[in-house]
Amino acid sequence: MKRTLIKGCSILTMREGELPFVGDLLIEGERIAEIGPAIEPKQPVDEVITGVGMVAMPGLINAHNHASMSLLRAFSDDLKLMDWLDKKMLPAEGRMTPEDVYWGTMLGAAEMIASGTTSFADMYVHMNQVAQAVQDSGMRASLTRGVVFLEDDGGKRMTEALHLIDTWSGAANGRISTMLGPHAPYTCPPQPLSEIIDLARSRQIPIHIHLAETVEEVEKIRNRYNQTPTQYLYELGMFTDNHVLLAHAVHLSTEDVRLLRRMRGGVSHNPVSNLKLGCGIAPVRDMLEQGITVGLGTDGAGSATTLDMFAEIKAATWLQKLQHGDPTLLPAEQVLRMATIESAKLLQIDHEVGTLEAGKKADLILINLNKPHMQPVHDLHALIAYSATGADVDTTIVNGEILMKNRQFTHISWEELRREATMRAARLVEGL
Ligand SMILES: N[C@@H](CCSC[C@H]1O[C@@H](n2cnc3c(=O)[nH]cnc32)[C@H](O)[C@@H]1O)C(=O)O
Ligand SMILES: [Zn+2]
Repeated sequence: MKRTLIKGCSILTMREGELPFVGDLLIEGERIAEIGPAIEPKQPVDEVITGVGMVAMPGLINAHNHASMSLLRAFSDDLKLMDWLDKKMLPAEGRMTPEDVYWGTMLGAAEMIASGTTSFADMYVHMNQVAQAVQDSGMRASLTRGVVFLEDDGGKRMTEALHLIDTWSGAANGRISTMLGPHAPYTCPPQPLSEIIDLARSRQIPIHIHLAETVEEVEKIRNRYNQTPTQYLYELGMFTDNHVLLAHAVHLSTEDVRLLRRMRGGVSHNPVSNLKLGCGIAPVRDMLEQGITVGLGTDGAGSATTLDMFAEIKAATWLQKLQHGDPTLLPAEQVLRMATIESAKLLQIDHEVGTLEAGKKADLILINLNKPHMQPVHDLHALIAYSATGADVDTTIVNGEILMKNRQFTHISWEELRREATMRAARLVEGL
């Protein structure tokens, strides 16, 4: 078993109310063996990392992504969501081969590792290749095959969704978990959606779905069913005993928020994507007041452009402060918890990761403070939440494996990845 000792760093455990302290961190195999002011290992260690001038904190957890859409980064911007999706994304995605999805996911994984994200929730197609990329990149992920019911596909999408769950749950040394992914209220009619909900309940499979992202969606569902999107899911029984990961939840009425009050799971708030697509501001304060778990995600780079979770951290807290004219909302420590342990709850991995504690899996990052914008050091939570960016992450560790050190990838060959991504991306968008 490999032993790694990180010495002399400032440690943010992200356990509620715990103050930062300077100390050491011992990793044994996949797990954190010890955290403390000065560790004297009883057995020899294989590697010592000098953490002086660094902050150690839990790896960030991106609760909503379509990693392979990184191939479509900065290809189609400044459009309305439905135009962007129908005219640009879906045609380009229609050309994606399984190999494209593999390399697109690797590109997303590389960006996430380089910006301090250690786990993500993904909804996409060609999920064998997404899972393979998760395995090869060393990341942790909760995967789902997005299922839409726009034309009769003879059950192909559902078959693939179940294949993913049956084949990949627990794979890659337990780094891969799975969910069922009905895409959104507007792409899933009542009959097949209620079948998915019942299946999820009977097999205890969590659900990952987009909800109430735009005003257009609310109008569409109102016209079809005379309900809000949230009521639509609620009436079909989605929140009865199922663990549900809701992406966006921007347009919720007061009554909608109340309906979600006792839900298992919670909401991935994706503020950068919502800002950029002009969708609106999710009622984060109100959801938190009702005890709903809110984590943070980016959505795909096709819309968000970047998978840097530090951008989401800032946008999330700024938007609540602005919307309510109250700078005390979502203070630094709370928004950092949303990006770590609260997101972990949404992926049902909070017993293993999301805080730094002895016995948990070693998913952590080291952030370099030796930079002008990271000095001086007063309040570490505020410094990380309000000044750090993904580029300040020096070292990324998942499941005890170092995936990036001194900003150099250890598992990913960047030259090969860049070549593959460039070539494939050009083909996907040609003529669109
Ligand atoms: N289109 C696939 C199934 C869905 S996978 C997940 C889908 O979500 C789409 N997507 C990405 N971001 C968003 C968003 O913000 N809202 C709605 N859909 C999105 C993405 O383009 C992808 O098509 C099929 O036909 O089988
Ligand atoms: Zn999405």
